[in-house]
Amino acid sequence: MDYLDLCPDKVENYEQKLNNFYTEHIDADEEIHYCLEGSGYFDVRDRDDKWIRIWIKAGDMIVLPAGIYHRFTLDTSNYVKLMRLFVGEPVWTAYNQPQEDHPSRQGYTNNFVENSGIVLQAHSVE
Ligand SMILES: CSCCC(=O)/C(O)=C/O
Repeated sequence: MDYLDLCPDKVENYEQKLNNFYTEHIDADEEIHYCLEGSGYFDVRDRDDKWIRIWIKAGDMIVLPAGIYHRFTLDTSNYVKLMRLFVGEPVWTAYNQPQEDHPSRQGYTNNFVENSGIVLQAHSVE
């Protein structure tokens, strides 16, 4: 477990980090983010490759399976504090899209997209 306090005063290379977080990528391991303060957006792809935007605020938790394409950005609050939970040692390597041959991507596709009864689908909001 670690904490990420994402604001300009507390993070080295703030702009670069934000750019990296907003570049579409996968991770090799599952990541759980619990929002302690502030807010922001996680975007994930639905099965038709449309973005689903998830707004997280204090008290919200999101589980990102290994291999899911995603990205993160702040909202107008410009601040988020996240508790990040993971199994074993944290590996913060982001694999930028496309990663169709990466084992975690193949695992995600097989387990969540092909064999899941739950269909992730984006809905447009008027
Ligand atoms: C602001 S934490 C989310 C950044 C991210 O997308 C990621 O995969 C970190 O490992």
